[in-house]
Amino acid sequence: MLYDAYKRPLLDLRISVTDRCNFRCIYCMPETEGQQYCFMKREHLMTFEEIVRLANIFARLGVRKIRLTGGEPLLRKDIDVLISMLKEIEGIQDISLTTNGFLLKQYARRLKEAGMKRVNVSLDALNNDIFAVMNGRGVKSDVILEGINEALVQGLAVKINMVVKKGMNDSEILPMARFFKEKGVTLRFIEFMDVGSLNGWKLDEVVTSKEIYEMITKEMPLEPLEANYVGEVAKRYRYVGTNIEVGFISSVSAAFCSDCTRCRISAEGKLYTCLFSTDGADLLKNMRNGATDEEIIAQIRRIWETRHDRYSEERGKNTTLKGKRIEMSYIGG
Ligand SMILES: Nc1nc2c(ncn2[C@@H]2O[C@H](COP(=O)(O)OP(=O)(O)OP(=O)(O)O)[C@@H](O)[C@H]2O)c(=O)[nH]1
Ligand SMILES: C[S@@+](CC[C@H](N)C(=O)[O-])C[C@H]1O[C@@H](n2cnc3c(N)ncnc32)[C@H](O)[C@@H]1O
Ligand code: SF4
Ligand code: SF4
Repeated sequence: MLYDAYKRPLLDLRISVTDRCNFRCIYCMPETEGQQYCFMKREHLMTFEEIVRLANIFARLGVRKIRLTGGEPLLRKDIDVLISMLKEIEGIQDISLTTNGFLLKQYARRLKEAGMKRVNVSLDALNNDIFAVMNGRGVKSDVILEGINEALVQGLAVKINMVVKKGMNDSEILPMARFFKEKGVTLRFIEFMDVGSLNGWKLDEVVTSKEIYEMITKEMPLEPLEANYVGEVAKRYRYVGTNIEVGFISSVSAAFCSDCTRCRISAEGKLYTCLFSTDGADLLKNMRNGATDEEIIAQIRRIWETRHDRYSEERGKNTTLKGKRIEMSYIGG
């Protein structure tokens, strides 16, 4: 296993398969006047073969979990083919995907047939008007719920991610909790983070996990659970008397950098050791220039062994990112 400067092992690889998205979520890729997103050119994207080669290399270095993300990963043509290729890699115990769910109804069966066991689906509100504003494309929550239902029918385990932004969807916390409790599906509340440069993040728009926890437990008492694995991002709870879970992802109020075992590869093959990194190492360029696996392993080893990232712990009350900020849709959320 490979350890960084704070003795954190490299265990999880988050691969962005595209920087494009069919949504314009207000906290991620907001549609702003005069703002044109400049997406990667097709020839700059990693091919499936390149992704698999890198995943193999990371597995040799100790990675056990792979998550496909983006942008919107279901926009990448034949993503199920990539999943079936990744499944063959020795040492990889878990392959999953984080999606906005818009295309999930159409893709759930293909994902399952490719060997995927679970997906995380983002949904910020049940109320159609609130959700339509939050996704920036006027999409109704019914569409995502149909995708979630199809995933469940196909036998995929599903977790829901809800980013909470004060004054926007905090009124949806209890309706979402009640709905997914009834459905027996895990819901995770995510604190609005200061990632990227476009979402206009302000601390007073963050609803903390503690506030959300108190709101829920008053009506539906919660009790804590052990983490599923070291470095789990969400703190888990269950509704007392049931096995139905909720989770809290508290990157702002209770940072979890101290056991962060994650690295990210952007769709154009750059390696980032933190969601808040400002620069990435161009693995794809080196691969395309003929680097051997051993050379790439040496490069990753050097980068991970000198890793000092702990942005969320250092952030404090204010966003402290200086210089260039990388958007979540680019780096792979
Ligand atoms: N600050 C920070 N936030 C993260 C990190 N990893 C994930 N998150 C946040 O957690 C959210 C949920 O992540 P998911 O993509 O669902 O993955 P996950 O929770 O790690 O997945 P599992 O626990 O394996 O289901 C992301 O959208 C981010 O908002 C991280 O390394 N740092
Ligand atoms: C960047 S998206 C990529 C995958 C897919 N498009 C989706 O939305 O699930 C991954 C996750 O990041 C979360 N996210 C994006 N911007 C965020 C922010 N500013 N704060 C917290 N979470 C954010 C999204 O809600 C989503 O769950
Ligand atoms: S959060 Fe996901 S769905 Fe929303 S804009 Fe970002 S990448 Fe797209
Ligand atoms: S802020 Fe960086 S170091 Fe901290 S948990 Fe997130 S990705 Fe890991």
